[in-house]
Amino acid sequence: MSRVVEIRPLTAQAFAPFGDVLDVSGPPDKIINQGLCGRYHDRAKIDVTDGKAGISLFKAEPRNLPLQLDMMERHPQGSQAFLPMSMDAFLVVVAPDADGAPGQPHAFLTTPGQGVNYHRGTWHGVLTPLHAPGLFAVVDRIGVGANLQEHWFETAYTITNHQ
Ligand SMILES: NC(=O)N[C@@H](O)C(=O)O
Ligand code: NI
Repeated sequence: MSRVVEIRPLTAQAFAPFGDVLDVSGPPDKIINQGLCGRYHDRAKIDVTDGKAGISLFKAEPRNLPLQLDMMERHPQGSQAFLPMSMDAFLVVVAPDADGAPGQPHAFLTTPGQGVNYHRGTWHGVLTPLHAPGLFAVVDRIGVGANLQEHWFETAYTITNHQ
C-alpha cells in the first residue's frame, strides 16, 4: 500500500465526511447592510462539550511540499475551524477513523479564502500553511481537560502535488 498521498482540490462534497468547507462560492444566503454585504449564514457546525467555543489566532510556519506526514490528531470534545486571514491556499489532511487510529489519509488544497471546520473527532494533520504569514482565526473548544489525541505513524506518509 503506497504511503504517497496526492493532493486534490478541496470540495465540500469530498470533505463532507470530515467537516465543513467555508467559502463564498455561490450566492449569499442573505443580503444585508443596505445591500452592500452578502451573508453566508451558519455555514459550519460548531460542536463543543464541557466547555465553550472560543476564537484564537494561530500564526504557523509555512511548510514546503512534498510534506512528510508523521502524525495526525483529533479532538474528541469539539470541532475545530481554521479560517485564513490571508488570501493564501493551505494544506488540509484528514483521515477516517480505523479502529481508533487514522485510516487512509486524504490531502486537499484549499483555494484562497476558503476555510475548513473539522467535525468533532475528525483525524487531521496540524495546521499546515504553504505561504507566509500563516495567520488563521481558529474556532474551537476552550475548556479544561484533555481534548487532543495524537497518532504517530511508524512510517510517515508523503503528501505531494505533482503540479
Ligand atoms: N493543538 C492545536 O491547538 N492545534 C491543532 O489542534 C491543529 O489542528 O493545528
Ligand atoms: Ni487540531
